[in-house]
Amino acid sequence: MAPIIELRNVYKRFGDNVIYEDMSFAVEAGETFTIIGGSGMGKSVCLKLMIGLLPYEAGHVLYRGKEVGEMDAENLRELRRNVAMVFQGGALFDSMSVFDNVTYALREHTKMSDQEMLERARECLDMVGLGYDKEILYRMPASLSGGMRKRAALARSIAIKPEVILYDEPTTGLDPANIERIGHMIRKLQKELGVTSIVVTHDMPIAWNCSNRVAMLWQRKFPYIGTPAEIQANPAPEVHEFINGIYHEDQD
Ligand SMILES: Nc1ncnc2c1ncn2[C@@H]1O[C@H](COP(=O)(O)OP(=O)(O)OP(=O)(O)O)[C@@H](O)[C@H]1O
Repeated sequence: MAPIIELRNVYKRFGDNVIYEDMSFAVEAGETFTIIGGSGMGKSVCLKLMIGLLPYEAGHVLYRGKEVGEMDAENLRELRRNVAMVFQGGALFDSMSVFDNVTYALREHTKMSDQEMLERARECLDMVGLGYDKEILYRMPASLSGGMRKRAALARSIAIKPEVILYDEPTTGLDPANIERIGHMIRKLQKELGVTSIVVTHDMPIAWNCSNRVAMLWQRKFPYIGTPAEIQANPAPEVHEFINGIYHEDQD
């Protein structure tokens, strides 16, 4: 089967800061593919390349075989309807209620009735563990805790039922129960809706428990890609040290 997203021989730099050099990998439809690697190496950049938020100098970034860098405004709109990104900061519109935030894409892209939108919003808020708060739909983002905002932003991303969800550190700042809840949600979306997920995380349990494959970014490429068991058993010192959080004083 053709991959749903493929990056082939990609080169990306910001001035002298070279992020990717001849980097390639492919994500199959329906899999949960997790990207790990040190801070500042380019994991978020990788997600942004996939939805055309950043240009690349050379190589191919393909969504269902179509070159993202060559898409016009209409194609990009369609791409971003199918591939939803959950940003690190959990970007909500501060001037809109949770209901208006969660249903934003539904109003943009569908002809759902108010009642249908209400039902979908409740379903999505339940999925992210905010359904217990009966008033949540009418609250403004400023009145939510950081973790609640993050989960409301997740609800917003899944409301449109995208084909692919890109998660940029979805569990940062959440307590252990909510980390587990997000992991459960990623697995549930895959199992019940066949969603393809690409997850950037520093949370090893999320990587091991949710992923079909894990890819480790190292020296501007993804030389280590495999099942969680394969990555855990990989003898390369950089993999072993990274996944086990081994720190050398001489690295400072
Ligand atoms: N728009 C931009 N302009 C210039 N440099 C950028 C831009 N976006 C990212 N960078 C640089 O690219 C590098 C990779 O950034 P990125 O955010 O992808 O890292 P990351 O691996 O996701 O890190 P972290 O795990 O800390 O979130 C960093 O050096 C960053 O400063």
